[in-house]
Amino acid sequence: MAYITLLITNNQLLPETLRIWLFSSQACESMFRTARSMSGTFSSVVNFSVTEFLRRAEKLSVLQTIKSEVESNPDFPFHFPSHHKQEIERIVQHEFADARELVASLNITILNKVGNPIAMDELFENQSSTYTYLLADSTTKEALIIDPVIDTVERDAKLIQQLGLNLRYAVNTHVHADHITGSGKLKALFPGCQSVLSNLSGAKADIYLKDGEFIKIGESGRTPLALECRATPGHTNGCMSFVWHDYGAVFTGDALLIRGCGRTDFQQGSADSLFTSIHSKLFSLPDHYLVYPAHDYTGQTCSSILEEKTLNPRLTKSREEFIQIMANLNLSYPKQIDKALPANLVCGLQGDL
Ligand SMILES: N[C@@H](CCC(=O)N[C@@H](CSS)C(=O)NCC(=O)O)C(=O)O
Repeated sequence: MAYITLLITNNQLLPETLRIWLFSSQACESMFRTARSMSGTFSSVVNFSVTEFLRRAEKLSVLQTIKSEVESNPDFPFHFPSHHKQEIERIVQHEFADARELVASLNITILNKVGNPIAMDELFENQSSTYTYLLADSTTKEALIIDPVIDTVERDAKLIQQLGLNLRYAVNTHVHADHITGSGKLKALFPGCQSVLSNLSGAKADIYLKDGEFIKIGESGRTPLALECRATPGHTNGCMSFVWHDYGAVFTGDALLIRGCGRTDFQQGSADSLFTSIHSKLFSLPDHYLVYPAHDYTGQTCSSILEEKTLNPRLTKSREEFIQIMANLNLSYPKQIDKALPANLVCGLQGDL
């Protein structure tokens, strides 16, 4: 595990490598042996390649999908033998969790496909438990920010200035009900910056994005940083998720949360459309894609498509059960809803855009 972590910190493996969940005890044991032999002084596997490791990881991901199918459907015609390897399974899962924490705490340079460094910062706002994401192309220094919060704009602006970035876009995944967006204030601080929302948001913005379009920064560099826009209505009509294919990640806003999802009891919410959005637009992404939500209320920072497909207590249910669950959440209204909703219809600033 330490060896794999080192490979990641040296940019020889992608961070999402650590997100492979090993549910099958046989595959798990063999993975454990391989990792041990690769890292040991007396390693018998001397010609290990990254491609080989990733191929193995891909196989494990398929095995896990089959295993979760077996667990939810007793008639599934494929069964894993069960025996005494659960302890190893537990150890490896535990080690993966530790290594993931370790990697998250390091300042790792991420390389895109042609080797250009790119940067991403996950920033947190305490009052509404909102995650704001700052993405930058290190070659051109162009940046975009996703879901900025008005209360933390100064912090974000300082970081943007310290990194010498040119902020081009302030993007909102939807019209938020629990906090005022920082887009308007950022536009005032960075005159070239434009506000961005879905064309179905019903709010003011400089740029409206449609399902299937791309938003890009760093076009003048060797490879632009591109986000694919996927409409994911359900929490609100105008919810949009942004897929960063080069990095293998998706910013899900309030559509998909870690082991949860956005509520559907106001702002034209619909549990039926949220179920469709998540299954068709998000769970269709590759299993290893990382999930970065707009909120987390329990201290979790990131998940993966595979984890949510198999472990999300709401989304592993049938459509009918999901609708039932969503109708019975009994959540109290967000504390800031009365000031946030009207302000967010005008980019967070009553008055100028
Ligand atoms: N207590 C918070 C609001 C919590 C809340 O309602 N969160 C929303 C997203 S922000 S509109 C949600 O969809 N939650 C889903 C869930 O299952 O918790 C506050 O007062 O701001």
